[in-house]
Amino acid sequence: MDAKSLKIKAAAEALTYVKDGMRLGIGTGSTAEEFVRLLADKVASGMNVIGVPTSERTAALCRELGVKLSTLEETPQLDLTIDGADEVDPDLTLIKGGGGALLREKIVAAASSEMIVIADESKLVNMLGAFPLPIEVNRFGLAATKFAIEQAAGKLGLAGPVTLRMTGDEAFVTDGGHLILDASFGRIPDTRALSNALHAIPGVVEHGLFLGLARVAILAGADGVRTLRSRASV
Ligand SMILES: O=C(CO)[C@H](O)[C@H](O)COP(=O)(O)O
Repeated sequence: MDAKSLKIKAAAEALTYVKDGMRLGIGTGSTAEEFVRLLADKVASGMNVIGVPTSERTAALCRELGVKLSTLEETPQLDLTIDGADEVDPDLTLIKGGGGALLREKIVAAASSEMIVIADESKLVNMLGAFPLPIEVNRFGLAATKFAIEQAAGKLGLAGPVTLRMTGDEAFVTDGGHLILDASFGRIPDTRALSNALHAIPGVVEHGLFLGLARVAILAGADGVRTLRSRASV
């Protein structure tokens, strides 16, 4: 089965968790976009939901397909967020931000009672870190922030290239106007320690490690769709 079909299968399973009247956080990326398309079909046939998008890209797709949008200002508490991921470990700790939307994605997920991750099963790993960790940083002091990240990682026994994300010849700029450093540290045995260390650096706006946010992961593979639940899930 091709990758797009797997994404659609995971998205379709996630849609079964969506109930009429829900306030939804809507993720970013190719898998989240498949979810938006299926959600829009439900909306067209009468389902009433309101969505808070995690990026301008997702907002544009929702508008195009007729999914009603809100903001966290108007709707500060959400029932459910559905989003993709770059890596998922068995505890449902995630690496996100491959699409550059990690800050809004984390804010939206944290404002939701539940977060469901949707992905093809290639995203499931025993230990996070093969996918470079996206770190959103302020433009001011970029070199100093990069140095501080490398130093903090080194203290945890982590090393590897930390590179500025580019779009062609220009630095990639997030919806919030920040930059992204992609940190290729390799395997990250202690995600909590790295998260704390990164949060202690003033120029770091947010990082792509999502700890304790996802309760359910829906993973589609050639043999079908698997649902993993975190120990904290009900
Ligand atoms: O974190 C993300 C965007 O910031 C995406 O959820 C992640 O990159 C997965 O994307 P895709 O579904 O296209 O593989």
